Amino acid sequence: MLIVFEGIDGSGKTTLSNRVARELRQAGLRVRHVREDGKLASPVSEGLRLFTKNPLHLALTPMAELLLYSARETQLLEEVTRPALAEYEVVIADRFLYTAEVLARWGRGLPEHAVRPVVDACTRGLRPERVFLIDVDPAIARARRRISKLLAPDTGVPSSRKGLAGAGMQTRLRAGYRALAAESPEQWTLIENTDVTLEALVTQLTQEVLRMVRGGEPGTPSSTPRAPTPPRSADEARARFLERVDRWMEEEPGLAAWFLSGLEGADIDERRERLATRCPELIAHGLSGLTDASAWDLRARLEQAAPVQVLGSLKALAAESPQAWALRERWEQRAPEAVAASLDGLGSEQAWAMRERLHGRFPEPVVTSLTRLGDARAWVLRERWLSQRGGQAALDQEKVARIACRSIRGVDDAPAWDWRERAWEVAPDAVLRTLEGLDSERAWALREQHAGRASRLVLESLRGLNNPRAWALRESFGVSCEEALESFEGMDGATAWRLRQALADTWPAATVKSMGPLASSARGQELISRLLTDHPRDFALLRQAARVAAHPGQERRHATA
Ligand SMILES: Nc1ncnc2c1ncn2[C@@H]1O[C@H](COP(=O)(O)OP(=O)(O)OP(=O)(O)O)[C@@H](O)[C@H]1O
Ligand SMILES: Cc1cn([C@H]2C[C@H](O)[C@@H](COP(=O)(O)O)O2)c(=O)[nH]c1=O
Repeated sequence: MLIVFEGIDGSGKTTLSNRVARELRQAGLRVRHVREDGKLASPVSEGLRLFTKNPLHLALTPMAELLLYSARETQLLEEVTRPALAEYEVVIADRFLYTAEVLARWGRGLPEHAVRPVVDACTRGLRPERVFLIDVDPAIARARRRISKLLAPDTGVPSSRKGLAGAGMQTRLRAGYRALAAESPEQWTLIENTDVTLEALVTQLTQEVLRMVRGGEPGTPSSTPRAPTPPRSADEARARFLERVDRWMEEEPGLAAWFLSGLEGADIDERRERLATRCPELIAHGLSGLTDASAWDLRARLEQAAPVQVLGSLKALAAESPQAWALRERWEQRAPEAVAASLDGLGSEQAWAMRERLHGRFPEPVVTSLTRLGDARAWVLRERWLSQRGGQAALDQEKVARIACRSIRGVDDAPAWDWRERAWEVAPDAVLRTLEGLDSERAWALREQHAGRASRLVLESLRGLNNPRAWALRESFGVSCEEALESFEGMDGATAWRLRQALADTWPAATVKSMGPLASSARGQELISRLLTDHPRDFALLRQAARVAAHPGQERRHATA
């Protein structure tokens, strides 16, 4: 019997399929998992996976990508799954050809008639007995993945082509999986994994497979919960958001801590306090960009437990406050790399003096802190670092090229373009990230050439740019890439509002975020109320609406639209 786990990235397929396999073995069944612990059992398939993930292959077309993903699954099917079906009672797969189909059709927009024949030729009639669609709100799946990344020690995970199309890709893929499940309800079971513990799901799925193995009818699929009544205003959204956070507080405190990130108000501070001992790294990380008294107080109390995250939270502070400098000085000896990284983009004498002290022992974090600095002093440090690595030729090494690109982000002079040219051969995605805010002809040419294959990077680089070329790219790619909206956060004017209105129902949360302070204007409030009514299940929207609500301890900001 073939059991497949499908779902978007971070939905829980790997964790659940492994735990269920273990439980079934303990129940006495002979079980083969063809992707045990996340590793595909066929080395050829694993090689194809690495190939498709490699950002060097930025230029892959949708059809070529479909063929490669199909090849990966077909090889696994022929080499491992089919033989295992003859030998084991239960064979478990973490993804199947549905993944290739959903990515091609819903992710890249290829028509069904171009995709289905490819997939059918690969499966040759093999149909899994059951497909468990692990279904999660993409904002929650993303948060869970980012939490585990933040808490895991740096394992040197290579950069990935995944994600270059933008966070909205997961919304499209989720819609695709749900459409396939609706087409074959007798084969697919939708498993809701948003407000449920892993333990409960492992038990439910194990029981379901045992029932099938014993010849029983499949259990009744859990019914989709009714849509909640929509909140009518940002203030009501904030209350709903906090209710949701409170439910996670016990069962999944990491998620509660994560979603409080960057929010202000006494009601938020009180919850941060409650989570600070259990999730110090996540709470410290979430102080990023906050400058109110309670944020500084919490930083001081968390610096022993989570120094790296506390120092990291200083990066987003444009102002060089005395509290930030006191913190850096306290940790300069004990966490020098995190201190160096926290100097990101700072150009004061104090920042240069600290860089000079740290550069000898920690050149990499110092060099990457030179973002947006194009003056002679910055280039002296950069050139010193590069000559220690072997000079310009070292930019042909991916690791060196990636550090170099982080250093020249937002820098538009001739030496920066020389570095970009060399780095392109080994790290094109990193080069596109360096275009942040650049308005030169070379930057526009690169953007326009690569927007189709790396839309997120290109659109993010438009942040703050208000000219016809920037708007043309936003218009062209906004429907498929929500990062278009974030790139004009806080901008007023007819074009900005027209684009917000046009994209609002595709990307509700990003639309609210893009308003920035304009969200509290009459026009902003009206749009938020409408979106809350029409998208009552969208957690990311609820959070953005909660962010702009009036909150205890602060006057509501007013702006005109
Ligand atoms: N119900 C849940 N409660 C708590 N944590 C969860 C839950 N479901 C998933 N997670 C956590 O979410 C993270 C992502 O899960 P997992 O790696 O299994 O997802 P995945 O679908 O296999 O993702 P990918 O396709 O990216 O490999 C893991 O850290 C996992 O422990
Ligand atoms: C390129 C790309 C892929 N994905 C998704 C859809 C793919 O089929 C899976 C493969 O993931 P795995 O970890 O190798 O099993 O990833 C995506 O979400 N975004 C992308 O850009």
